[in-house]
Parts: sequence; C-alpha cells; structure tokens
Amino acid sequence: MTLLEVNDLSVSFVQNEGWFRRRRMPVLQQLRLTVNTGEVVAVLGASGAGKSLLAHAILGILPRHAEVSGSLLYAGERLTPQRQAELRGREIALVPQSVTYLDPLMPVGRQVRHAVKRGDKREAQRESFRRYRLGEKVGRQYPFQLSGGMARRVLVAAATASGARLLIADEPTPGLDPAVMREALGRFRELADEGCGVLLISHDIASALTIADHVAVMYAGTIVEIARAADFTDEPAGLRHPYTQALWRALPQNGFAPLAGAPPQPGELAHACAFAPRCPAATEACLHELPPARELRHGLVRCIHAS
Ligand SMILES: Nc1ncnc2c1ncn2[C@@H]1O[C@H](COP(=O)(O)OP(=O)(O)OP(=O)(O)O)[C@@H](O)[C@H]1O
Ligand code: NI
Repeated sequence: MTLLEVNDLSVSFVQNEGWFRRRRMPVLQQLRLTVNTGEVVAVLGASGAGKSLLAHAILGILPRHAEVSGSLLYAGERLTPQRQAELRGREIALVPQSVTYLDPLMPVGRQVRHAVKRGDKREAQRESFRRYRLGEKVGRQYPFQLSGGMARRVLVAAATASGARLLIADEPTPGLDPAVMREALGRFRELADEGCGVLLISHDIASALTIADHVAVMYAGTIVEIARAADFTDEPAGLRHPYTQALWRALPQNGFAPLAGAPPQPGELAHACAFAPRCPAATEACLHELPPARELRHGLVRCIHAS
C-alpha cells in the first residue's frame, strides 16, 4: 500500500530585497517519490541538496517564507497544512537532524513518553531506552546534561517508540557508535517489516544500503534518480544517472574515485541539468531545461542521456 506520495513538489524561498523587489530562490524542484508500507526508502545526497527541506515539507514545518507547490498524499489523502498538524508526531514521526529539537526544559524520559501515542507510555520508554543503551537515570536528565551521542539516541528512541506509521529519519546516525548505529538502522528495518514506511535521509550510502529497498538520489534540489538498493551492488552501469554512478565510484570498495567540483548554489542552475558542469556525458542540450523525470529500468532518472 502506498503510504506517502510526493508529486511534483517544489519549494522556493521568497526574500524581500529592498522595498519593492522580491527574489524567489527555488530550493526544491519537482520532486516525485513514493514510500510504500513495508519499505525503507533512503534519500541520499550531498550537504545542501535539499534532503532536510523535503522532510520538513512532508511534515509541514518549513519556514514561513517558503512557497510550496505540488501535492503530498498520505494514505491516499491530501496532506493539507491542517492535516499535517494533526498527523505530525502521531502518524508521521521525525527523527530530526539536530538535537536542538529536544525541549531544553523537560527531562528527556518525559519527552520520550510524550512522543508515545499508542500503548503503555512508561513501558514503551523503558523498552526504547534499553534498546539504545540509555541508562534509567538518563530519563530524569535534561538535554544539556547529555552528550551529543546520547541526545541523538533519545531522538531515535522517541521517534521509534511513537507508534507512527511513517517515520522520517533525518541523518539519524552521525555521532553514534557502530553498535548503536546498527541497532538504530536495524530497528528502522524492523518497523518497515512490521508495516511502517521509513524515509531514511543520509550522507552515508554504505550504511543506508544495508536496510534500504529503494534509494532516491538528490542533487542541487532535485531527485536525479530513484534506484533499487540492489542496483548498487553490481556494476555502476546498472545505475541510471551519471551522478549516482559517480557516488558509486567514490565508495571505498569501488576505488574511492572522487568527483571534482561542487554542486551549484540553490537556484543557480534551476533551468538546466544542475549536474551538467561536472558531468562527463554533458552536452549543450543539458543546459536548456531541467531534464524531465522519466521511468527507466524499474526506476526513475532525470538525465536526457540516460539509457
Ligand atoms: N530557512 C532557509 N532559508 C533559506 N534557504 C534555506 C533555508 N533552509 C535551507 N535553505 C537552503 O536550502 C538548501 C537545502 O537545504 P537542506 O537543509 O535541505 O540541505 P540538506 O540536504 O539537508 O543538507 P545537510 O546534509 O547538510 O543536512 C541549502 O542550500 C540551504 O542553504
Ligand atoms: Ni539536512
């Protein structure tokens, strides 16, 4: 069953410049993505690609100067701002990227219990604390008394104990030791196997691939490819977009080949293929429009040359 459907989602930030001029800066362009129940979909991309903005758009927590177009459906139902507010934290839970999302004035155990919307709150908190190796006395502490890694574990504990059906985890693992990281990723996989949908945002392809079914690759504000996780295990030729292939070659086991250059600033190449300046396959035609998203080999690609 389709849990989340993102259709042609675009986001721009509108800035006032002086008295009369307003500048629109496109930051997300025509995103299309689905998350089914039982699935982990990884969203990969470099810093600034727009991963967190996608998460915030789904949850309805973008800043006020954001202009949003396109549609979002949750279990077939339109996600309006009001519906987002109703579902946030109940049906749709976020593991936020920053530990500043914790309430500084509330003991963290209470925050986790607060997040639990189904069943016995105390038991759910105890269980998730055990799972993420948070001692019992940690529950009585305030966020400022915790290390960064502990605070992060509290965020994962709160979201995974919430009982939500769609879990959006925004870079949930940096700073966690490898055992806790495996535990957290394993828990996301388990929740998917129990019928949830998981959107896992990450920089770390290798660890995301250990649990993902599908991978959406973002570059400069758009999704350039949706691949199956299995497409990453063979030759890069199985991947559809030159950027995804470059990411694959940059993995240690595939030769660590770095990709020269950097992505453009948001909005800088909105009407072209933003990857063209770094792409070995680019031609003049790549600079004329945002390449349309098209289906290719059970996936999706935005590249006019992909075949
Ligand atoms: N409130 C805002 N106002 C203006 N621009 C913003 C705002 N928030 C984000 N941006 C811009 O939008 C782009 C995407 O940001 P986003 O946080 O989604 O990136 P990300 O892929 O999550 O990166 P990271 O991996 O570093 O978390 C960035 O270029 C950022 O500068
Ligand atoms: Ni982010």
